[in-house]
Amino acid sequence: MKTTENYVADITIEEAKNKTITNQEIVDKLIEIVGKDHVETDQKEREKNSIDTFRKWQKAQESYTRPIPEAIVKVHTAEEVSRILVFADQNGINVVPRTGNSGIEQGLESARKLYILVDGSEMNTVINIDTENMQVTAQAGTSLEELENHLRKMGYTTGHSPQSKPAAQLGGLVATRSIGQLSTLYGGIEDMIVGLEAVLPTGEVIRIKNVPRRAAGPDIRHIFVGNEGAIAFITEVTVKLFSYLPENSQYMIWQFETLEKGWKMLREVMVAGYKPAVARVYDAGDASIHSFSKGVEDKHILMFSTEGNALISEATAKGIKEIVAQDAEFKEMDNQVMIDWLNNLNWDHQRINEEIAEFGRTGHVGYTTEISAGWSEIHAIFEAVVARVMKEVPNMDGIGGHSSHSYINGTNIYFVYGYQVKSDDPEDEVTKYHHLVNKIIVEETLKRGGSMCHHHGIGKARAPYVKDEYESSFIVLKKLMQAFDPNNTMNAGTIIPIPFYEE
Ligand SMILES: Cc1cc2nc3c(=O)[nH]c(=O)nc-3n(C[C@H](O)[C@H](O)[C@H](O)COP(=O)(O)OP(=O)(O)OC[C@H]3O[C@@H](n4cnc5c(N)ncnc54)[C@H](O)[C@@H]3O)c2cc1C
Repeated sequence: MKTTENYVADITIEEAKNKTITNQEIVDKLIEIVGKDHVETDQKEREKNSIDTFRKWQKAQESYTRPIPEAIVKVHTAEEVSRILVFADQNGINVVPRTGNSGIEQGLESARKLYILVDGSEMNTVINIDTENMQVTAQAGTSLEELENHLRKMGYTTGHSPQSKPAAQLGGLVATRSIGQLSTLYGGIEDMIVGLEAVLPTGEVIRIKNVPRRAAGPDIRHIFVGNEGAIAFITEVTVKLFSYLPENSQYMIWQFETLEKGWKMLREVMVAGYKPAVARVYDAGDASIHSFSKGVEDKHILMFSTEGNALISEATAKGIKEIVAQDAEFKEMDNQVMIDWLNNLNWDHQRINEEIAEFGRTGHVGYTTEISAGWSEIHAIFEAVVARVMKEVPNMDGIGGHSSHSYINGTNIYFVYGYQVKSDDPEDEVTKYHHLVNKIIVEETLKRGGSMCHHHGIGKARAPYVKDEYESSFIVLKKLMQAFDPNNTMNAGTIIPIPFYEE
């Protein structure tokens, strides 16, 4: 390959659909690009990698109903990615990008039969830790946890701390518009990202430079942040750095009786202008299953942490305590309960797999769905969803939720639910239970002006509702995606279902 400009797709969506190519031809071409050692063709491996953890039940049963990739190809450079995407684009092969493999919204399964899984997890070089300009550049397959551990030893942090930190990698974190536990202070990934490199399905490798701010037209970083592999393959990411000062952290936790007061207390703190790191409310049902090991007596939980600069952390903690003290219903607890909870919060692949194995043994499965809405609507959404799910979905073990990310104008709810699967057909778990719960959550949220998706991405799970989410602005999303991916080569059916894309 001389230049990436050589690789420009010259095929229409119709032509791509009508092309026929054999598995052997696909594998041969991939081997030509990346070498034999980086192309996985084993049937069992391909089956196992045909779904993500949206289908925990199928994983537990080892029963796979989705299309199986023609091959799993490990990439190492933007140039390899470019050549693969152009090959796929010109031959009607769907491309599912992957890095950390912790996605949970059907983003890692294919909506087309003919597809390849392009895995960037070996693109894991930390390219530049620039402590003068307070930013770090790393390849898309860099593990967030490994990067964080390294940075913390140097006295820095990215401030990004999703529960999946041990499993997720930079490319996927950017592609899904992820958010971490410390978001009230550091923001979501969209606030952290400075610049990036990505490859378009037509083969161009594009780079968005690293600057403190720009007003040179629209901010095109946001075409790639949250693209869920449906516009481009992200190969490199630059995010901000902050000072890591754990000695200044403070932790505060209360239990209380009236859930509605919990959202109100979060609002008071946000409106007063404080920026805690953690700011959360757990309803009693969720609190009982969410690792609060001691001292939680069937009550709702409110908690905050503060960190960073000593004076700011101290003042923030003092201000929050003054606000909460105004309502005697909130009873302060030993903050060790919160520290223990925090220490047990993160999930690596081993823990994810152990949970799946347990689901397989018991027949009881658990999932989450996250939404956001304004303060005025959040309690009504919670109540309506809980009531409807318990009434309309069969064999529910329960549903609860928590708010984990708050803003001046509203918050999120992370619904946590479980049910017993009573069917031998592995598809039933998705269609009769999981999709039904999602549908109720989406309906009740959209009805009240919220967003059906706070941070996991739309994937394919919530794609059917994308027009309702975007309303009159759907045309902007569709034109944007079609402009960069006219043949719908990139993760077809993710964000926009194939029929909407092509109509
Ligand atoms: C136990 C658990 C806890 C979680 N906690 C959180 C949380 O606190 N906050 C949060 O935001 N999310 C959370 N998630 C969801 C998930 O971890 C995030 O969505 C994460 O950002 C996915 O990153 P990944 O590297 O694993 O991506 P993958 O799972 O590999 O991919 C996810 C999606 O991104 C696309 N993608 C991946 N890599 C690229 C790339 N290089 N270029 C373009 N597209 C790409 C894929 O096609 C797919 O659609 C959690 C998941 C689990 C299982």
